[in-house]
Amino acid sequence: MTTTLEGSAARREQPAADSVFVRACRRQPVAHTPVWFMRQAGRSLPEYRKVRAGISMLEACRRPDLVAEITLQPVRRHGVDAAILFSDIVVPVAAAGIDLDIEPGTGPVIAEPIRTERDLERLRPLTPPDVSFVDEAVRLLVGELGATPLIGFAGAPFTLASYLVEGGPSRTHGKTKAMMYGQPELWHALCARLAEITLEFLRVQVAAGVSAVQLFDSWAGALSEADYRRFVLPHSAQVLSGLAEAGVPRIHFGVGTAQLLTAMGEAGADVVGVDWRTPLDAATALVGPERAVQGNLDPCVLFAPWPVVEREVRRVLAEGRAAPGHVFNLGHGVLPETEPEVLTRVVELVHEASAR
Ligand SMILES: Cc1c2[nH]c(c1CCC(=O)O)Cc1[nH]c(c(CCC(=O)O)c1C)Cc1[nH]c(c(CCC(=O)O)c1C)Cc1[nH]c(c(C)c1CCC(=O)O)C2
Repeated sequence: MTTTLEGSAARREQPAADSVFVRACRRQPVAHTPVWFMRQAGRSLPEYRKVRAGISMLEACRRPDLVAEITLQPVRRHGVDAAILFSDIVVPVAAAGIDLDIEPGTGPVIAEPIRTERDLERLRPLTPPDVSFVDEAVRLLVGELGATPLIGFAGAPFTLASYLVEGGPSRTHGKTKAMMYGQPELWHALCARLAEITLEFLRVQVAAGVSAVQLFDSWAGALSEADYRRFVLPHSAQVLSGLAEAGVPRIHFGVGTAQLLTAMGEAGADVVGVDWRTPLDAATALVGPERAVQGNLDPCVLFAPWPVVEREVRRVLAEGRAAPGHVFNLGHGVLPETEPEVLTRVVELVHEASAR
């Protein structure tokens, strides 16, 4: 059984559904460019480190009170135009039966990696009760956030498969690609199952009231366009097209994806996330007039003196004017060493410099 989605008419009556963030995703006119930051909830904030002290990442993700508090922290502090649910891309696969942990400084580590058809049996379909804590957290947050939209998210099949096959983070994705090229049937079976889990996880979030979703295919940039289209796109399209009726904007993001931007848009995105390697005007030419773009300040620019940050923010805004809709963000997540005060200043600058 899949979760039913609320009617899009009822959703459009929520104030968050007419926020600058959602309007920019829909390529509608906005009073200023909206801004939020990938990984805005996390280790750059002292209040986050305080709440997380002595509590593991997975445990924090499973406690709705903590999820709500951590999700709200960057909204209170920075005045960003959207909140992103505090969770992790491996939360649904853990809920679907995979024994894993999220190790500080490393990321997800899988106890027994998936390498064979037999291993695949351990990855069962996800049902809504498996992630009832996410449903509860989203409902709490939607109540607290009012007119500020909440972004739900999930990991895309390729990026999730990479963690499951490698057993942890990988520079080359060697074992993942070995399965993709050498055992294409097993590869497609794994990705099809991950697509089902991901779609169900996002449906739970949409039914609970998120205003948009982001599908993170962080590591898809490791592939050529031809391999992406053959081995990955059909599975990501399964997820994104499964949400078409939900009535919420769908953002699709990866790192190092200059060669994939057209295809990632075609997978079924309303907004294509772009890293700092591709200027937003060039990205716009690749994704076309039917899609908005999100990005793309280099997270490392935030370590430079303020005049440099200001120059780079203004450049990103100027390049973003070529797009039919622009959501300001970094080109990847906030790095833990970032000074929170710089993020707050960036939000103020984006609002001021883009006011129309
Ligand atoms: C690849 C990926 C993961 N997780 C995620 C991705 C896709 C985005 C990306 O490309 O960065 C997504 C993610 N992970 C987290 C969020 C929270 C929402 C947000 O503020 O963006 C989101 C959207 C929290 C987190 N996820 C993680 C942390 C740090 C854990 C901690 O605070 O102890 C947070 C806040 C752990 C994690 N989980 C993962 C990594 C690589 C790490 C970092 C390892 C480390 O450097 O410690 C897997």
